[in-house]
Amino acid sequence: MAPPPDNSKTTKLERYNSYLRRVNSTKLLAASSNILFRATLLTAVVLILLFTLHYPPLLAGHHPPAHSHRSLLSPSSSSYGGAAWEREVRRSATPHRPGGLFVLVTGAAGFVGTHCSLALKKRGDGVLGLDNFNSYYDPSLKRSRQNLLSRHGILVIDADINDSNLLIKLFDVVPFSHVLHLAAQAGVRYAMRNPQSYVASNVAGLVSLFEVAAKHADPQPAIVWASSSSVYGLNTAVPFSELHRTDRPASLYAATKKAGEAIAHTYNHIYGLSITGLRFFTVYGPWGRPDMAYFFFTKSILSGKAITLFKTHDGVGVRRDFTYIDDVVQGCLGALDTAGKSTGSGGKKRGPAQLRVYNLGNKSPVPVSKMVAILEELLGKKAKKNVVTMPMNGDVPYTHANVSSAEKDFGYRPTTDLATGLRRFVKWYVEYYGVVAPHAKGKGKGSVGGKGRDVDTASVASA
Ligand SMILES: O=C(O)[C@H]1O[C@H](OP(=O)(O)OP(=O)(O)OC[C@H]2O[C@@H](n3ccc(=O)[nH]c3=O)[C@H](O)[C@@H]2O)[C@H](O)[C@@H](O)[C@@H]1O
Repeated sequence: MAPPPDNSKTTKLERYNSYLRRVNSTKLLAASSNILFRATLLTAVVLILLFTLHYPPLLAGHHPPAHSHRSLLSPSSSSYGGAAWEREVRRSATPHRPGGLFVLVTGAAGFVGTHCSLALKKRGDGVLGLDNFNSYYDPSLKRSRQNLLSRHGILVIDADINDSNLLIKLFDVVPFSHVLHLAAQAGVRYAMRNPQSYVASNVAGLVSLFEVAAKHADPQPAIVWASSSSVYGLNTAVPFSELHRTDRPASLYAATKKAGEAIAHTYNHIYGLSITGLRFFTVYGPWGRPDMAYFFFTKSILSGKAITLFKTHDGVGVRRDFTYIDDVVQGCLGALDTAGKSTGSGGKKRGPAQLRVYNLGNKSPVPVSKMVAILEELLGKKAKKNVVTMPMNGDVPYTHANVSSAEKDFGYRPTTDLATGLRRFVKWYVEYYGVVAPHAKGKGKGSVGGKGRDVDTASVASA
């Protein structure tokens, strides 16, 4: 009989073999994960390199623009440049009169920006516009304004003020004597819905512009920029004077404009930038902002939609010192013309520079209910009104400007009353949107049939 197999030896051998197999496969695994790790590392390095080459501003710590959905679509600063682009920029920015200004207008496709750009160009100054065309309100209106400017030889570059590389490039190409800085996140009540957009435009954007103007621009430009009547906040002394308190803002919008005034002080103090802040009081008129009450009330009245009118807690209707656009343009140009030169260069101050702030209002507050009555008369249609107590939304009950400083220093004299200004607005509105108002008085008596968006510039030419 054959002896039984030595089971213990066979099992040991098998165990040993299986041990060797396990050790080998672990080594193989370790070796392959090592290769995998190195390959991943190499890919990551290549990707970082590619990203650095394509998006230097992002890695350099620049903030994305307020409306990042838009900035993704807009060209990065690296796509600007080239001889043809520089030629276009210079052509637009070069004045056509002896001693004319070289003006960079930020927010040029905005309401006030468009009117000021046209007025400057009309008198022979050079104007280059900048606008980020964000979607806070209908961007197609901004594009129409851009087309209007283009027909008058003004180039508006599609870019954000937070794009410092682009700003540096612009100051390299053109020796701007002045900046009219109107790009901002506007609107008092919207600040509760999108607070960050106010910080991005009105604080970060302002700093971005001041930085480039102070440290890179040679010569440093004089800067005139848009502050707001809202900085008076809970101030109760009337009419509002530049000497009154502005440390109690009622909205984040107002707080960012007040912050802007403090930031202006710093850049003036450290770098010798000449800076003038203009506190606008509820500016209205043709080509206006659809987010403002007079504008969307018009739309609602025409379509039969109800409007909401705010009254104060003691039952009084709110009042505003509505200021017509042509008057504000006169104030902006007056501020530019009397702006002193900046005194620094390359980030160094050489002497004291001008620092100013002015009210640009109309000196005559009007109840919002009166504004609605004028619109009803002009449109030939009654508004459906809901009167409610003003919610806690950042609004203030009234505004009223004392403009004696602006009058003394650059002859600012508002001359347009609300009825006249709204008549010009309604005339523009029905033409631009092609609406037929029942018995509109925008063009004198009788109905006004709008022609649609190809509206002529008559109302703007008066700016
Ligand atoms: O003067 C200023 O500093 C500010 O003027 C306007 O702000 P605001 O005066 O609030 O202008 P609207 O939004 O057009 O409101 C005008 C008036 O209508 C009232 N209103 C507004 C909306 C509404 O639904 N109902 C209503 O009664 C407001 O309380 C306010 O008294 C602009 O929107 C701001 O960008 C600007 O900085």
